[in-house]
Amino acid sequence: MSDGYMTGFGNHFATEAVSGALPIGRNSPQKPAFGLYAEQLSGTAFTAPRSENRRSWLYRLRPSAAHPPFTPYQGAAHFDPRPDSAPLSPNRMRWSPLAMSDAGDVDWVDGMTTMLASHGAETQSGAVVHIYRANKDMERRAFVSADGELLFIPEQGRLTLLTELGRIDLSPGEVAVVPRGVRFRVTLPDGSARGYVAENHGAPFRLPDLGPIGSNGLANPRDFETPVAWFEDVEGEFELVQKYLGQLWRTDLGRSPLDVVAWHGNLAPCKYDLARFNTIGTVSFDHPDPSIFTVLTSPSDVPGTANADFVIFPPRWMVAEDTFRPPWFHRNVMSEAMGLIHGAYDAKAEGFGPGALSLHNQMSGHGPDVASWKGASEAELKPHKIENTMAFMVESRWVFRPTAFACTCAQRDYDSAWAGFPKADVRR
Ligand SMILES: O=C(O)Cc1cc(O)ccc1O
Ligand SMILES: [Fe+2]
Repeated sequence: MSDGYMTGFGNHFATEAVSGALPIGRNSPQKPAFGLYAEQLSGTAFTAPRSENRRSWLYRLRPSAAHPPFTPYQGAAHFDPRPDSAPLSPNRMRWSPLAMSDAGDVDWVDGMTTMLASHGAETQSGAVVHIYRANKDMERRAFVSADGELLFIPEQGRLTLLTELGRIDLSPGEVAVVPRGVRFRVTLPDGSARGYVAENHGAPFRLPDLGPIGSNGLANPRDFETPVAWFEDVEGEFELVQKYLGQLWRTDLGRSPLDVVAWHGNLAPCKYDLARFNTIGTVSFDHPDPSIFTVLTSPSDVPGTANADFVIFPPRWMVAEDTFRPPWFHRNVMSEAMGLIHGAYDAKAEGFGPGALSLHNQMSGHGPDVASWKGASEAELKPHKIENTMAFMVESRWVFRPTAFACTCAQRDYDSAWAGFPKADVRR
C-alpha cells in the first residue's frame, strides 16, 4: 500500500478514517458505530454474476437521501451531451486545444465542455468525451453523474478529486476512474487545469483479458490505487450538481456529501499511472493492432466488440524490420476519438498538439498524414525509441456525434492531412 491508497483493481477493500467506524462481519447493524448511517451503493444490478458484481457499503454522517428536490442547473453552458441536430456527416474531424483564456472564471463543473457523444445515457451504452478547463476550486459544491463512470485524463495541471470514498491526487500522465453515482469535488493544486473526461454509459471499465499474452502485461492490477476513507465534516451551504440523462440538476444539501467515514466493497474510485503500462509490441515485423495498448475496456453484449476501450500510445521502442512503423492507413468498423496528453503523435506531424481531439468514425479512411507517411517510408529502420509522447484513444462500437458546440470550432481543413499523396506507379 502506498501512502493514502490501497492497491489492486476491483479488489474488495475495507477502510475507515475513524477507528471502529467500519462494522465487522455485517453490513447493516441495527446501530452502526457513532450513529453513522449505513448505505449501499451499487454499480451493477444486485443479481449481476459475482464476477461482474460491484457494490460498496458506505458509513456516513447523514444518509445521502436527505436532500430537497432537484431543480434544473443553469450553469455549465457547454456541459451538454446533446448532439448537433444536423445529420451526422461521415467527415473526419479534428479540434485544436480549447484555449484556457476562453474558459472564463470557472470551476471543473462549469468548465466542462462536451465534445462527442454516442447516444443518450438512458440506453445504458455508449460514451461521451468532454474536455474540462478550470481555474478555480469547487468550493461548497459537489458533482455526481448518474449517467456513467468518469475517466479523468488530465493534460495540464494537477487535480485533487475529493470523493465520497477518498481523496485522489492526480497529475497529467495519470488517469482516474470515478464510478457512476459517486459524489466528488475537484480542487486545483496548480490553480488551473485542462484535460479530458470520458464518460462511460455502458458496462463498467475493467482490465482486458490478456489471451496469449499470459498472466502479466499491459496495465497490471497491482498498479491501480484506490484511496483510503477520508471525509469532510462541513455544515452549511453546499450545492450538489447531478448529471441525469444528459441534463444537469442541482439541489442544496446544507452539508458536504463527502461525509463517508468508512466504507468497504469493490465499487470505488481508483487511479493509474500510465507510465506503469507494460507496453507490448512487435519484435519482428508489422505494426500490431492498437488493441495491444488497451488499458481498460467496457465490453458490450457482442464478444470482443467494446462499448468503449481506453487505449494509450505510450513511449516505446520501435524495432520492426521491413515495416512501415507508424499506424497504417485503415478504415475501422469501430469509431475512434483521440486526444494527446503530451508530446507528439507518430501518425500526425501537424495539427494534433497536446489538448487536441480528433474523430474518425466508423469506416472513415485515415492514418498517417502526408508528412508522417513520407518520413516513416524513408526512415532508416534502426531501433528507435519514441519518447515524449502519450496519445490516447476512446474506441467504440458506436459512432460519436459532435455536439453543437464542437461543430462551431472544428479545424476547417482536416482533410488536407491526406491530400497530395503521390500516385503509385505500377509501370515502374
Ligand atoms: O488512427 C489512429 O491513429 C489510432 C490507431 C493507431 C494504431 O497504431 C493503429 C490503428 C489505429 O486506429
Ligand atoms: Fe485509427
